[in-house]
Amino acid sequence: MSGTWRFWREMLAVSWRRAPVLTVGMFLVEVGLLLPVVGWALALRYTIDAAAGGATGTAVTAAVGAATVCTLNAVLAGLGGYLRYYAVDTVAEQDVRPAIARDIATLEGVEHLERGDFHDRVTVLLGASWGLVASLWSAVGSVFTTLRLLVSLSLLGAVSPWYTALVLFAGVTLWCDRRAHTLVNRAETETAESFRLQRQLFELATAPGPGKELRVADAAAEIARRQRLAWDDAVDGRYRARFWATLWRVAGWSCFALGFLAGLAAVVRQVSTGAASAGDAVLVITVAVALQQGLQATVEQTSQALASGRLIEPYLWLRGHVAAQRVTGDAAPPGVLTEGVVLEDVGYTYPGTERPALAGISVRLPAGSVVAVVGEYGSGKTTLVKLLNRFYRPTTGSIRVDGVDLSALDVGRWRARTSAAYQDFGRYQQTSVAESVGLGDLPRLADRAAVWEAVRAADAEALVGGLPDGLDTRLGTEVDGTGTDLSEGQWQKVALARAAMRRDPLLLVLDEPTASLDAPSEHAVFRRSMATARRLARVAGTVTVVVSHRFSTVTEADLILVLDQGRLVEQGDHRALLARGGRYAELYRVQAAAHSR
Ligand SMILES: Nc1ncnc2c1ncn2[C@@H]1O[C@H](COP(=O)(O)OP(=O)(O)OP(=O)(O)O)[C@@H](O)[C@H]1O
Repeated sequence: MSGTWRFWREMLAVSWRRAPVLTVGMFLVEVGLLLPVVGWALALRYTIDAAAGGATGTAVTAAVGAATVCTLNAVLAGLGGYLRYYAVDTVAEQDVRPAIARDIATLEGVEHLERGDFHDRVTVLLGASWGLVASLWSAVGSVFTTLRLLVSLSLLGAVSPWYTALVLFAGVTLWCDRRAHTLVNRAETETAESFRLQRQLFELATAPGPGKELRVADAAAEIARRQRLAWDDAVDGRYRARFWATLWRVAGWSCFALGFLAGLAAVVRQVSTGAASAGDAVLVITVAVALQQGLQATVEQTSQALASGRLIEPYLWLRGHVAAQRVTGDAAPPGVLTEGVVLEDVGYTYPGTERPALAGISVRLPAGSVVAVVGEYGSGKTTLVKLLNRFYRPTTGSIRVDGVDLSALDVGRWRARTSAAYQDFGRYQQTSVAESVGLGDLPRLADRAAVWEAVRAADAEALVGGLPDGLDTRLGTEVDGTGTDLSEGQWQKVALARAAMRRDPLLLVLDEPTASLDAPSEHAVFRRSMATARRLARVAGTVTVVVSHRFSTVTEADLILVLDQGRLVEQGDHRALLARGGRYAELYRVQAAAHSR
């Protein structure tokens, strides 16, 4: 809760800076709305008592007063609604939404994209800016509606202290409402996993890639059945909670209704015995009705403010995550790598998992070398290169770049000196080929000569030459169906060209760079990648790390790392590893035999 208070204080400060007039206006309206509660009830009492006493003039004046107060109340309430809308909209659109987008886009790691629970929070936040700012005004509103309640109570108490007992009934109503809220919130948390599961199953059945496979295997109905089960599970939990929540709310309001009826009976009795005037009776009824409405408003505002915890929690999480990631070094990477990258006892365990994806990796990747990482599926190859790219920080051990710990380097400057093509490469929709490649080195986005050089490095000249507008061909059909779509292998070549854009990276990562290519293309791409690696080694002492399943493609590497279940089991060059007759030699021979068949 302290985080929530801090958040509201911060939002108030932002509102004051961004929209001081609207902010002050909101408070003035809230203060102004305290007056009609008293004025309306008192004016009505005078009207009735004066009319009963034959003082027609006083009665008319009081009636005019009552009407004025009533109008003032309506005007202030309407004005408050407009002010709130503009105050929230201004701050949400100009401050909160851009800040969230910036924080998400600049997160250093990739966990928020890979972990389901992180991803959910990010998804919530993308549409949460309005709700976040509105929660501040709900909180302010609940303070003022509580004050209005207190004013109503003190008026009732002035007629008879007994009437203040209505607040007990009001308290029960509030308590029941809170219980109802807790039930609904708990159910939402408990069913979040089923919701995630059904969404993933839905995406599995509808995404083009898996969708094709499912149809060929005739498994779409089975996936639909599982999605339905997960959906029913989630929805059942939530509906059950909503049913019980409704019962709690009905019980709460019934309790208040009983108290209200008892109060009415008491005031009728007081009037009949002469202990109170008819005006007092009208005052009690008016204020009791206002009390009920005030209570409803308080419950609503408080509920809205508290329900916004659903948005505030991910917001605070994002801020914390960004702040933790910014606790990073500010050292500059070297201009040219001279020693290389040294891993010392490096281990990494993915958050939420038990088994380390990597453990005890100690190795030196010499400056200017081509290092191949080989191993079977799931042996930790991609995790290793992600650590080098600093998407994650090692759970144990350290990585040093020319003697400086990777975490001591300024992450932005380190990234500016790395290039990478990953196996799940990006397909940038609605960009031209030139942009799609040029994005690999933003400052040279419009440098056609540099783009062509990168295209050549990826053996993609024939691909680009065959496109309708060459480098200016718009790619991708996913947005509006007008671009040119590429095959998997062609998209991969574009990604490889993008990775070849930087002039002097210290680290070049090629994660399964030819997974989508046919054998002749694979050979050509490897030849050109090796040429690029050697050229970069001369320019910047670049370490090129190539991840591959296929052992035959990496025989030219200076150093081959063999991973097995997250451990580095062998290292050396191709000859040395063959001569050793260990795991590499065995897997190399198995693959060679399979390919020669
Ligand atoms: N985002 C993730 N969250 C949790 N576990 C993960 C994640 N990514 C990978 N893993 C696990 O870490 C281990 C190593 O995965 P990694 O992708 O590094 O292997 P790999 O050798 O590159 O596999 P492949 O050859 O199939 O690409 C695997 O057991 C995998 O299940």
